[in-house]
Amino acid sequence: MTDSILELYVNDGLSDEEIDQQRATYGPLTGDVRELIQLALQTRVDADDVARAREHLAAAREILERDREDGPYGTRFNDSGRFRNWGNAAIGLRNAIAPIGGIHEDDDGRVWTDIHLGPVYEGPAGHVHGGVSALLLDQILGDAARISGYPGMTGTLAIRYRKRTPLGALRVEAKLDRVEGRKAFVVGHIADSEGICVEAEGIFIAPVWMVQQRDSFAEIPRPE
Ligand SMILES: CCCCC/C=C\C/C=C\C/C=C\C/C=C\CCCC(=O)SCCNC(=O)CCNC(=O)[C@H](O)C(C)(C)COP(=O)(O)OP(=O)(O)OC[C@H]1O[C@@H](n2cnc3c(N)ncnc32)[C@H](O)[C@@H]1OP(=O)(O)O
Repeated sequence: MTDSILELYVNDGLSDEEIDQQRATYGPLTGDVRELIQLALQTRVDADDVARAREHLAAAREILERDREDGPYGTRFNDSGRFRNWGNAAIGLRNAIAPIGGIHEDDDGRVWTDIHLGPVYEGPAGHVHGGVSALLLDQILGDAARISGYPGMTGTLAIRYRKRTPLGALRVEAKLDRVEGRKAFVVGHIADSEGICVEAEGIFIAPVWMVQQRDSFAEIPRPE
């Protein structure tokens, strides 16, 4: 298990300019696909128009498939220490289903993000799917652990859904609470404009192999 994660930490030798170029090329593609996901849910055009749109999509797929990779994106880095986890389901730049655009860190160690969840994240009518809330909290709590210097795998994520979480504008935030050995305890929540909807406590555990790997990295990776 150890190797299968580390094998996907790959130095792909890109220059910073090439990374910036990729960001500029593929980021907008992800944005277009994200809009398409919502359009697939919301369009009311008739069958003929859907058929015509699908022909265009097939043509786009044919172009994009001409040169593609297989398998997971993993975590890639370059010699100047820029890390990319662009496939990450919660925050990956190239992942159209990832709801988080970016995270902020405050001086006191608080990590937060403001997001807008559209209708494709629906669970109970008009509200956020509980599993999506868990996805957001897993990511932001995990980021808080990592940014505080204690990266780890999610061991336990305890979630309390205090009130329904509406689709729309939300803030997700987290902060390291304490550390016990290899375990980092992190607390956080999701709030709408009226207050906290979901609370979470996460225990992020650095496996022994990760602790050993720390020495081979100049600093704890900060994926962009
Ligand atoms: C510095 C980094 C530089 C290195 C970079 C290289 C690689 C970096 C790799 C990863 C980057 C970092 C983060 C990962 C990225 C994204 C994560 C996103 C979040 C996720 O999506 S991640 C997926 C879901 N996650 C899993 O897929 C975990 C599957 N699982 C396991 O990989 C193991 O299960 C593990 C590691 C959890 C524990 O394994 P282990 O062998 O280390 O644990 P062990 O038995 O030794 O226990 C030690 C102490 O933790 C307690 N303990 C044990 N298990 C517990 C649990 N579940 N909850 C609460 N406490 C637990 C014991 O009670 C004991 O406590 P005490 O010391 O007090 O007795």
